[in-house]
Amino acid sequence: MTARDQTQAPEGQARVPMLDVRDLRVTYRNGERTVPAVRGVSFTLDRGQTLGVAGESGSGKSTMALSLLRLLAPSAQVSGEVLFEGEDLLTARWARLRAVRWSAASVVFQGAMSALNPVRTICEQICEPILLHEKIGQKAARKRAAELLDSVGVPSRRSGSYPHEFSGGQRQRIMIAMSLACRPDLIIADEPTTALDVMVQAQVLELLGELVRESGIGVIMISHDLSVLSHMCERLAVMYAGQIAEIGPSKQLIAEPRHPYTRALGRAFPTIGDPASRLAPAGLPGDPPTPPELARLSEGRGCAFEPRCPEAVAACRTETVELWPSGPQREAACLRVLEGSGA
Ligand SMILES: Nc1ncnc2c1ncn2[C@@H]1O[C@H](COP(=O)(O)OP(=O)(O)OP(=O)(O)O)[C@@H](O)[C@H]1O
Repeated sequence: MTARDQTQAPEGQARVPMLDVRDLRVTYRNGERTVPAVRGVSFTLDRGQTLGVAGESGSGKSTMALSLLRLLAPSAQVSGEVLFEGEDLLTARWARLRAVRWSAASVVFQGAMSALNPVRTICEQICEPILLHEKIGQKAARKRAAELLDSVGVPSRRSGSYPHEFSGGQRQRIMIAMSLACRPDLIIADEPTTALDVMVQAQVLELLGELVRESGIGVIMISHDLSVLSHMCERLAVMYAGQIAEIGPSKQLIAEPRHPYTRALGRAFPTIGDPASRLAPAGLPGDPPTPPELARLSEGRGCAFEPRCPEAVAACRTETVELWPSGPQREAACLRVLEGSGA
């Protein structure tokens, strides 16, 4: 699968993208149980670009994103390449990986309450990665923490308070401030606003959008909510059963979906904050594959979406499906795209 940035450097050599993910595969092994959660995902991302990752629950979004910085439990076996500025993070030494986390790439998790330490002040928590990764003193770190808090709309005079003293929206803003503490080049935001009510969700998203535009950070944002992603991200990857079903510019993907799964999602296209906006593809029979079905699929051929696909033909059961070009800067993993009828 490609989805590669073909931009050429002035000398005529291929430019190295900030992030180049190649054939990423993650399998959870718990005793006898095997779950191939991510099955060959490839994409690139540059500074200042925003990539939204959409998909139903269990499609492998979080597993894919967290594996980029090797943040998964040891039961997860990861293969492929995650080239960050040309260096493979999957094989990097732990010391190097620790240096990359926070300072070059950081994560905003869903549910800030569980991600923040309840017994430490927010100033201490924001200062921690700064002091760990940069050669600056306490005073300068505290000054930066205060600036960061102000920039996310949490008054810095409250920096001596503990997480429970803040509202859910404020805590999520504090998480965003923390993720920016070491001025990273990449932020991975995993459902950053899921737990928040509609108004606060819109505010936090607006804030995140502003920070991205101002700072030129690259962002991978995961959400169930297609409307949030299309609003926030210039490119969109739709995941199904651990693979990218379709990837391309958000507006085009939504206006003219090429993959039947994206079309089904589009029919259920919601508005921001609508509780019904959780991806529930309209008019599709059946359910996504279960872990045993995924394991069978990974060993054989055929399209994972075929059992639910209203446009499937016999070949969809037997042919290997991969991402094929489906338009300018677009790819879709559908045989019908090759025929032209999926387009
Ligand atoms: N620690 C784990 N051990 C075993 N299987 C896991 C583990 N974490 C996730 N899985 C399985 O991996 C698959 C992908 O899960 P993942 O959480 O990445 O999907 P997701 O698209 O992010 O879903 P959601 O939107 O619900 O968070 C699912 O089948 C899930 O049950």
